[in-house]
Amino acid sequence: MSDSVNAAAAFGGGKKPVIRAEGLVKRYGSFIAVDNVSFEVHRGEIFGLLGPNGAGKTTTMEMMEGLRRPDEGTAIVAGFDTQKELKKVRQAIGVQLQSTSLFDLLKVKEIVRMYASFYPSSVPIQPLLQDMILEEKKNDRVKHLSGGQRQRLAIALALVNDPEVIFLDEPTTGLDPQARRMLWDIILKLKNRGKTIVLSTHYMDEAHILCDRICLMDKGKVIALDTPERLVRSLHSESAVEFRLPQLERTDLPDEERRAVLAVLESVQGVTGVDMKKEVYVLYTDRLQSTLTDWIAVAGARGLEFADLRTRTATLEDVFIHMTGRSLREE
Ligand SMILES: Nc1ncnc2c1ncn2[C@@H]1O[C@H](COP(=O)(O)OP(=O)(O)OP(=O)(O)O)[C@@H](O)[C@H]1O
Repeated sequence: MSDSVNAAAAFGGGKKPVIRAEGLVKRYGSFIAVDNVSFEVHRGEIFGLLGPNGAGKTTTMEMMEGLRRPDEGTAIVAGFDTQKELKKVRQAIGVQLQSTSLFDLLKVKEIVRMYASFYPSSVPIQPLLQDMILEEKKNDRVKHLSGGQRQRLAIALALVNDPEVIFLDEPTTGLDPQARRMLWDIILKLKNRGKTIVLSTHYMDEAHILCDRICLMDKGKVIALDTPERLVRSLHSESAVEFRLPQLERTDLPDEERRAVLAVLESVQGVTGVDMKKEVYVLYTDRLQSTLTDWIAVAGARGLEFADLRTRTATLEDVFIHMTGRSLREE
């Protein structure tokens, strides 16, 4: 874990952890996919692993689930060591499988019954299907379900053994907005029932809405860990002012001219940071009104014509860009 990570936020806070990951490392040849990752997950929280593709979220999850052996470090889940007491870990957790690995030809109720038969005890199937809004689909074959219904079925299967801890790996990837929101409601309901949920995602809005705490990952490392609110506050910039400068949108623009513009932007009143993404300039500020007023005056005085000006509140995406210089989203 990097030094910048708030140790108090990563560990303890006085609460009893349900998961304790300590110094997890996973290597593939000389490539380090997960690099000394440590954190605790508290009982009853939704804990998010947020990062771009390839950040190491899935590998970290799989080491906690006991599906992948760490090269170094330990993961204790529900009181059991994933490397020494895997059977007990399996009883205590539910893992949402990627829906592509479901048996397409089985009916919904058949596959749920089959999964239930793997465990010594299981929850009643009818209410489980109702909770996952699949009651009407119970006699349909899996191959006829929509993307959202398949994801809800994958979560139902993760819940058949009434687990204490649920792992959801990118549960809403590829879903339309309505299906995503339906899944968010289901995940929040599970939390309200006292379940501990570990969720990986590369959607910052999803992480912000669902997660009590977020572990921000990049290139196998934890780069920040805190509540969404505190992560955004750590930017010391509540607002972002965005605009384009069409005059400067030339590929042959000399570097010194680009640097000179950035220096001008940094000198605008109240600006705490400047980023540039594609053609869009972003000014971060805690004093939106002074920054806007001064920017308009500075732009006028320097003959800089701006376009598509807009203001917005800062987000987790900004935190990620600020820390890594890159965006969470794939370009
Ligand atoms: N079996 C493997 N052999 C070699 N490299 C691997 C293997 N599994 C994962 N990796 C690499 O490890 C890195 C982390 O992968 P991981 O799947 O954990 O990332 P992720 O954050 O979950 O990303 P995604 O959202 O794409 O799943 C990636 O660069 C990936 O290519």
